[in-house]
Amino acid sequence: MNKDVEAILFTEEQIATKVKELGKQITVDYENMEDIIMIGVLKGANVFLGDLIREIALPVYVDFMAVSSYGYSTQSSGVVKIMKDLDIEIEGKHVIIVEDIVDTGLTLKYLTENLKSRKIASLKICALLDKPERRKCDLKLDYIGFDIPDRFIVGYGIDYAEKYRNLPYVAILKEEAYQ
Ligand SMILES: O=P(O)(O)OC[C@H]1O[C@H](OP(=O)(O)OP(=O)(O)O)[C@H](O)[C@@H]1O
Ligand code: HPA
Ligand SMILES: [Mg+2]
Repeated sequence: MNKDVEAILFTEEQIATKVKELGKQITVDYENMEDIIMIGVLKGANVFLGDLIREIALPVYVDFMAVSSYGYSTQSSGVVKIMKDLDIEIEGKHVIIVEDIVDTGLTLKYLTENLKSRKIASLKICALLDKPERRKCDLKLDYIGFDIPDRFIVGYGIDYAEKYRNLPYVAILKEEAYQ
């Protein structure tokens, strides 16, 4: 285990099982639809998206957006800015936003409002981790992997100050690692 990790919340195996379930559910729900696009929110969702799309037995487009609100802090700045927009045209497409973690919800609130204004056919959100205690806005999540406690999380794509993204598990970071 990494020396800065307090506890492992979800192992590689538990995550893989959950990602398979989510992929199956999305496959069933979108079976008769065309023009599905999965949008990963960089950088954190990169690992989850990579695993999830291979569990979806339908043709899907894949694209990424980069927005950053945390930077080198454990607190959301509350200001969300688009650093990279989509490459693929999404008008008329069924959009699934893929997020690693929903905390205050401010990132997704901003993104959903932004994408809804682009004449898309539908919009759903798929998040691996949900920290409901911290929510600062009203947000409907359509697919959720796991609920997590109000602790700072790292691993499986999720960082603190750009570190720990390559841990294969989801873990609670020791407070001394960021204090
Ligand atoms: O619900 P919220 O409070 O808005 O927090 C969730 C967002 O914060 C993290 O991104 P971050 O800004 O750290 O960028 P990163 O994915 O590049 O690490 C995470 O990956 C989510 O996108
Ligand atoms: O718990 C977290 N860990 C890392 N990044 C985050 N962004 C929002 N919440 C978190
Ligand atoms: Mg981050």
